Amino acid sequence: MSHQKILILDFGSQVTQLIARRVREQQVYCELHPFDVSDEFVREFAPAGVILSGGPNSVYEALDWKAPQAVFELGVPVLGICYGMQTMAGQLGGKVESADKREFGYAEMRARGHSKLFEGIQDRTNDAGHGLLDVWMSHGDKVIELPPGFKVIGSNESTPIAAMADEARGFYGVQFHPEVTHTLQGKAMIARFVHDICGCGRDWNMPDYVSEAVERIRAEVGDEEVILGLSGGVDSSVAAALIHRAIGDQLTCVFVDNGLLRLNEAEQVMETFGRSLGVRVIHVDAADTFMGHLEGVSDPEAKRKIIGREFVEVFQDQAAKLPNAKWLAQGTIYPDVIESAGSKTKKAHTIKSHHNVGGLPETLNLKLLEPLRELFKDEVRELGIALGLPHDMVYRHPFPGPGLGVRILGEVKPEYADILRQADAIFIDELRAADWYDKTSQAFAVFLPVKSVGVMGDGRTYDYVVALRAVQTQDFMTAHWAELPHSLLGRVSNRIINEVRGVNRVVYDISGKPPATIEWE
Ligand SMILES: Nc1ncnc2c1ncn2[C@@H]1O[C@H](COP(=O)(O)OP(=O)(O)OP(=O)(O)O)[C@@H](O)[C@H]1O
Ligand SMILES: O=c1[nH]c(=O)c2[nH+]cn([C@@H]3O[C@H](COP(=O)(O)O)[C@@H](O)[C@H]3O)c2[nH]1
Ligand SMILES: NC(=O)CC[C@H](N)C(=O)O
Ligand SMILES: [Mg+2]
Repeated sequence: MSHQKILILDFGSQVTQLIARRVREQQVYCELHPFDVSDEFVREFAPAGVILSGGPNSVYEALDWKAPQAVFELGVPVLGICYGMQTMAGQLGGKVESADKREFGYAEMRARGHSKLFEGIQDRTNDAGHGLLDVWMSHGDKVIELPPGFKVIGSNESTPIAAMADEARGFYGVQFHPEVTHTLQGKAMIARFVHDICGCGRDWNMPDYVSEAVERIRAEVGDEEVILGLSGGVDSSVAAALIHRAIGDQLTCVFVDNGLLRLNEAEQVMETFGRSLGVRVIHVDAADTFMGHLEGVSDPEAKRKIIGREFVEVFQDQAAKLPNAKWLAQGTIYPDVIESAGSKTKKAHTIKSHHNVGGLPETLNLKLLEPLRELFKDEVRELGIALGLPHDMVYRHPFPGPGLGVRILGEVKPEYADILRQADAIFIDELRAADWYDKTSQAFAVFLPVKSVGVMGDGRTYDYVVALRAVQTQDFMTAHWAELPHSLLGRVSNRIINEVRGVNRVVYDISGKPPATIEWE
């Protein structure tokens, strides 16, 4: 089945991904690509409409940061946002200048004339009955001359051309950002653009997606075998359930116990997949190997690299044992694809090397099967539910591949892992009991190899410290520490100190990201 699609071209805005989220929320399929794709690419994509994102540049400086000319020649609607509006104006014969008054944050805009984009959409009206909109701006440049054929459809004092339209061609430009929630009517405007202006129906939904994806996997894989690293995390679990639906026993999952899993994790994964869902799962106990290689290593990056390498070893061994294994399946999701797209707009520093099965050696000789690469995390969760996975599995917090290996600071020892497993289980247990699990995005305990003095039962203790971490975040790029009730923290601390031998002190991490990261290593 082919969907009507919106093409989003990225000029490097911090919030481009949100445009894609907003479009998908309208049950319209879209893809995000760097702005410098070729005219040919744009024509072949055959979009029902195009959205040009914002970006840090100025059109009068970065002269080659333009939308492919084909965008304006396809005969489909185009929405330019911020920089996208500015380049649209520049490319179609208008004029952009640096503004004397920059606008960052909240602004009020008055809708002017009649436009399809804003008709009936407003937060309130002024005395003259004009629609007023609360919008979010972030710009230093502005359009000062309209291109031929355009009219002004939104203004405010500092930006007389805050929105423009050539309705005959379906071209719209907005200086504000409709994709952020601070623009209260942003969602309504995106809906208006994709449904009413571009004419897209609501044809992107998970139940339909399941049957499409199943067909695609069958066609791709044929009668060959697939192996998949199953972590019990959301992405690999949903990928496993989907591929199993498509090809049944041609799928073999490999679950690796690296000695750095949470309490009872291995049993849970084997129970859910092996017994309830009937998926073939090989349980590889590689704890000794992983622990052996980690012995004496305390540098966080070195630990991550060892763990990543050992995973690959295990997958390689297992693939070699299957007669017809030609595919390695992975739970790669859309944000992973976007973040590694190598668009010329991305120049990020490596803060930590996220373990990732992606860096597989040539010798493995398996083709990659990545059925979730078009989906965002919340869509992956919806898909999991549509496939009948248990709610608890689909809505669990993410758990990093290196597992407890990056939550035991410094050298990893089996006895530290045992302490941490127990402390972590108590924390999660209490969090669930207090109804806070679903209100946090990620929560866990961290083992600090530091001893402090305590007193228990009139005796002196000299034991380790456990730190608790709980964060709230949308995208895991920035995060707030969760303001858990003191009574809950008190209960967790009491239970850990009483029940876990070797711990006499519990602390709570109150650092945001940035400047801290979510994991401690
Ligand atoms: N213990 C494990 N056994 C087998 N494969 C694993 C294990 N841990 C991680 N992996 C592999 O590494 C991949 C990346 O892990 P990652 O944590 O990003 O995703 P996930 O575990 O599927 O989902 P989530 O982000 O919800 O934790 C997994 O999809 C899985 O293929
Ligand atoms: O699969 C993974 N492999 C890794 O190596 C890894 N390191 C961090 N994380 C997870 O990424 C999110 C952001 O973490 P940080 O703020 O610590 O960078 C958080 O959700 C972390 O748990 C990882 N996930
Ligand atoms: N957020 C944006 O797209 C900014 C566009 C342009 N760099 C400006 O400052 O006006
Ligand atoms: Mg995981």
